[in-house]
Amino acid sequence: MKTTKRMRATTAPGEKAEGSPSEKLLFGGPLVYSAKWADYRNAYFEMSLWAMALRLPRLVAFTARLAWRAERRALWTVGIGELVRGVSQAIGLIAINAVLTAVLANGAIGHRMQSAVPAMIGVAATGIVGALANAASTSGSGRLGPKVERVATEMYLSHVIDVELAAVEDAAFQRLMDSAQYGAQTSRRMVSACTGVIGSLVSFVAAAGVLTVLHPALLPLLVLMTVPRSWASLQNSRAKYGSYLRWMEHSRAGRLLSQTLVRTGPAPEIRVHGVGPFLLEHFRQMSQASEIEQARLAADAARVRLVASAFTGLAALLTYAALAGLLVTGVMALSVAGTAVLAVRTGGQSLSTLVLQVNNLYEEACYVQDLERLFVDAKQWAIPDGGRPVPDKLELIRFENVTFTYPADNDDEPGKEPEAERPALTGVSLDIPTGKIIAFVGENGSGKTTISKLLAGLYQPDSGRILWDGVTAGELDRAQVFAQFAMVSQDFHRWPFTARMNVAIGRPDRPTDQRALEQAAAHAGADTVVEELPHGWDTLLNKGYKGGHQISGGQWQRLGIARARYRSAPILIVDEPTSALDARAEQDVFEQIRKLADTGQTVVLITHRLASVKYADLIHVLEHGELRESGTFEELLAPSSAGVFRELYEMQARQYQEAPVPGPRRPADDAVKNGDQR
Ligand SMILES: Nc1ncnc2c1ncn2[C@@H]1O[C@H](COP(=O)(O)OP(=O)(O)OP(=O)(O)O)[C@@H](O)[C@H]1O
Repeated sequence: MKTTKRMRATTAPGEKAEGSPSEKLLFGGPLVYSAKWADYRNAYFEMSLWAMALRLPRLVAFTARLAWRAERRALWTVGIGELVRGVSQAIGLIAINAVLTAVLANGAIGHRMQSAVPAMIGVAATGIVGALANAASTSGSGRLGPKVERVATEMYLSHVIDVELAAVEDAAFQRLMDSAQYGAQTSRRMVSACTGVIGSLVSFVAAAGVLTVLHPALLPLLVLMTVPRSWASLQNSRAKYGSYLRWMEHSRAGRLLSQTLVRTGPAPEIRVHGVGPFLLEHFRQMSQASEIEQARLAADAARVRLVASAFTGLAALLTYAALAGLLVTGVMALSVAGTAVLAVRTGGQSLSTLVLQVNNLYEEACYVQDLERLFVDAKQWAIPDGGRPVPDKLELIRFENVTFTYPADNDDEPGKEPEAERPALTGVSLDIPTGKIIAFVGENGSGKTTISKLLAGLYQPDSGRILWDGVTAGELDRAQVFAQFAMVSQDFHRWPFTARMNVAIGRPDRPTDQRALEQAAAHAGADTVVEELPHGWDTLLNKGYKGGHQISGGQWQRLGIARARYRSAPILIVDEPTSALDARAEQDVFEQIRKLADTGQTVVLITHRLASVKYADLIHVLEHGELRESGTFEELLAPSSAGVFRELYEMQARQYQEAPVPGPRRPADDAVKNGDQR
């Protein structure tokens, strides 16, 4: 990729961007990207000074639009307040000039003071107006900030929840989500930076206008004074953002470590296995690596500022020398020179503030542009709206020669080929008739869950077709497709809410129906779980929060099944539904699943308990992402069948045969049983 203006490499000569050994040990490689990558991303992010200068007005407009959405009145208050403040400052300077002219004129001091009174009143009045305008602007921007952050965060989240699952699993998109989230928070600061820019710009224009009237040569000198500082600030901001980009993954991993140490889930293992000190040590090492980077950035920034200060000093010297020259040669009167000094000071201050605020704006804009970019990228990844309606009275879903590979991480260093992923499914053709129990079996990693995700419309095949009564799934309205499914996935979510919400969230589109909730709970055996909870349905299932309660894995699973039941969708996908259930509960769940089929429900069952698929109408057996065989339980176990299913089934059956229910453990036990008490 061609880059015209390149960001300064943020790696010191000879330094390798490798982070700490900890990340290699824990995460399998350095999480810090090289300067080469940052350069590459630089072009992608359009981080160069010139490109950024061009983009800045657009980003300001973007923030203004956010502010407009958040609260128009506050936006007007801020805009008008800043304008009035600047104008009153300009009038104030003119009034000061009038005061000085009157006071330094010839004549009796009493008369001179008297003629200066109206101008003095002018100075006071502009001061009061300026202060009032400032107060209005401060309160307006204080009101606007949190609202803008809320609007930006809402927009961010609404875009994120609409993207394909593949986007959420994509490393580059994850990183963008991370920085854009920061951008949403930053938009609040962007408002105050924008306010600061408008305010200082108006003040500067006012002072510059007055100065130009006093003598045109003073203006370029004033500007010259602030050029080095502007350059230094922008240089440092770019270095900081470049470093942020390169170290973002590293910071995320550091946060992951610290969060893992305080979360309730891993807490038991952390204690029993003594993982705490181990992770803490690696957290320290990773933090120290980023501290080195911070120190390097600070040293670079100090050097740049020092150079800038030297040039600023020279420019100031030049300005005051010019002023003295004008005074000595009689080109400028003493009263005018007095105002000029004031104007140089005010203008210089305004310009410094302007530079600082533009710098803040620039710095915040780097992150806000990630937010803007997320809005664009999220649209590209968005689950399409509309499409053909799902066929009425659906009879058959057919996979035709379906091949699917999970997307690879496409965010590698430039020039490095992304690692080729192995297809999770290859040329799979199979039928899923509705109103039946269809089971998928096969060894770990054989592609069962992948099929269920393709079936539910979470992914689209790379090649081949999924047909719903002859209509290609990709053409169907995805919202309608999702509405066909209730899912108990292997890693179903344990919602950190109340027991009621854990079931009711299966149908978030309708108010909670307590009767249906209880029926669903009874169906899944979750009714007994709820009965035992200290506050029944209202118990918070989130240990670590006030009133939070912990339930067992099997109890969670029952709630998960109840949730899918409560959703009451036409097709139920259950992926290892009984892995955490006791034998009796497992038996009950399979019995309930069997009964569901009698009501015309389609059940897609994924399980390793091969005996439990005997009620399935059709069993598909997968191996290494390919369909090996299909048939009923009897067909697959027929002596003529020497297939994978029979092999796996025999293996499982043997476990029970090899461990038969033991008889009495000692001869004495027998004697006791028979009443022989000798
Ligand atoms: N989100 C993902 N991203 C990349 N690869 C994945 C993802 N999910 C699964 N895979 C890979 O796809 C292959 C099939 O996985 P899948 O989860 O479909 O297997 P499975 O038959 O359900 O296994 P198990 O019985 O262990 O649940 C595996 O090689 C797995 O590593």
